[in-house]
Amino acid sequence: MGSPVVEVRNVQKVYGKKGGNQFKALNDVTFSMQEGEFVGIMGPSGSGKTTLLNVISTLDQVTSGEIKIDNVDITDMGQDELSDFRSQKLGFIFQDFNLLENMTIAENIALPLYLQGTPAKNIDAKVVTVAKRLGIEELLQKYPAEISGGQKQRSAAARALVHEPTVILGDEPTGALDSKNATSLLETMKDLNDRQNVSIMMVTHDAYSASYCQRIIFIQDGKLHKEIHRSATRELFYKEILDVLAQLGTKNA
Ligand SMILES: Nc1ncnc2c1ncn2[C@@H]1O[C@H](COP(=O)(O)OP(=O)(O)OP(=O)(O)O)[C@@H](O)[C@H]1O
Repeated sequence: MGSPVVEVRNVQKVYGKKGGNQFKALNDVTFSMQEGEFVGIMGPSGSGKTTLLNVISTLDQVTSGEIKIDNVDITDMGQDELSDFRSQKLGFIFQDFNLLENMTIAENIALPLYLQGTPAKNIDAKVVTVAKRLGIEELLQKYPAEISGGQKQRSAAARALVHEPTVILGDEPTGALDSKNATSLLETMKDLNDRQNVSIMMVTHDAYSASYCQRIIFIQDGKLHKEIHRSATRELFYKEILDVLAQLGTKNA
């Protein structure tokens, strides 16, 4: 196992203003993710999963505590520095694909490269390489409205990967997909993780999606509840995940 790529220390997140209606969504959360890991974050609705992903992804700020990505503390960076950091180090896959409708798939995939300042002459080759890896090279000149949900999700995955980020963060990446497309995306993510050592952190409600991870961190009421590691087959891990979800009293399994 490599060095830690994400380190979360004593993180608290309180929504609302002092003296007003406050809500502690994360309460003293500490864990780390090693380079090359595929980690799932699970827990009941409202337990703080998206909040956790948002503070790690620099989209929201912690109230206290520290988060390091690739050994850099992101909790005391200014907005400009953060957006540079985000565009260099992070790739995002969300449930609603966030593809821009008036751009072709190729242009959508190229966005992180433009944000990073990649020279224009290098962009096409990078886009084609990642599109081939995800089996969407035939779609590059189409617009999002012209392709299926699964193809959109693979295009979004290509955009998350094209700039070779340190970490890919996913919030319910399979949430909008049917089971065939969900499996295809999960296989793709697992393959990237296995073969290219891409570190992935994914929030999911779904035990089947989570069973592709190596480790699941369960949170409840903003606190770490438990973590489990995959030791044998995916099928056995799936059953273990269902058991923990049953203990947590969720009905999502
Ligand atoms: N902007 C906000 N202001 C106030 N409270 C918030 C805000 N965003 C989230 N919360 C509260 O913080 C808690 C954690 O929310 P979060 O979205 O992280 O949960 P989650 O585990 O991702 O839930 P779900 O599985 O339903 O998406 C919830 O109780 C939610 O109501």
